Amino acid sequence: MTSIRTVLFDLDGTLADTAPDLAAALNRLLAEAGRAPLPFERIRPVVSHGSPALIRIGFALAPGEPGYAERRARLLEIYAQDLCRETRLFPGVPDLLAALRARGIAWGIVTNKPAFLTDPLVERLGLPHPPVCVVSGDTTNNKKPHPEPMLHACRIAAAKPEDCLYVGDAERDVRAGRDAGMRTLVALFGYIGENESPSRWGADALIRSPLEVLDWIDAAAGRRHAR
Ligand SMILES: O=C(O)COP(=O)(O)O
Ligand SMILES: [Mg+2]
Repeated sequence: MTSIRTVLFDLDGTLADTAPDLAAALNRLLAEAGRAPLPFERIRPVVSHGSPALIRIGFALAPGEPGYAERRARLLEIYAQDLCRETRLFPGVPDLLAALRARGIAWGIVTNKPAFLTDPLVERLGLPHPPVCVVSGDTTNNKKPHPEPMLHACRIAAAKPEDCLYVGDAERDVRAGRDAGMRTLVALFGYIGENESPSRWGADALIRSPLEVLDWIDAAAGRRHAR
């Protein structure tokens, strides 16, 4: 059993509810192309799969297909202009971060979002105190599900993977965390599609609200002391 000293978080769908601003950006792109907007319920479940998923549902284009790169670049350009209009920390996140700090547990961010979007967003989220590390999708050569960004976060935070907990809302988050040697939790309040089965992703537990991270850490420490 481990004692958690650092909690790393995914950004979209875990720390921050970014779906409204990403949906607005996609619908603006669709409008520019003379197409009808997509309903929010259609967009929200794919937000943690990043811009490729948004271009797929908006234009039925996959990476490498003609027009894909232009659409994606324009989507990110539109999104960058207004990336924190409706975006908020999920309810409970400020209290969770404050409670981690009170316990001397560091926290950081590992996201697949590119840094030119992550950095201004993290600035504007109104975090109660800054993270020890912010690793974006283009910070390292590989992004999640590869473990490299997780291990990079460990280096910056001077943490051992076995003392880290990674909280995310996508299967790639669990895979990246596990392959890096971390414990993992799935944020069920994030962007999980109806056809996905998070209980099969191999995470240590599934949580329904941010503050349950504390319960899991306490239970893990209890299990450790009971040994
Ligand atoms: O922008 C993405 O690709 C998804 O971002 P996330 O990894 O913070 O969920
Ligand atoms: Mg996510």
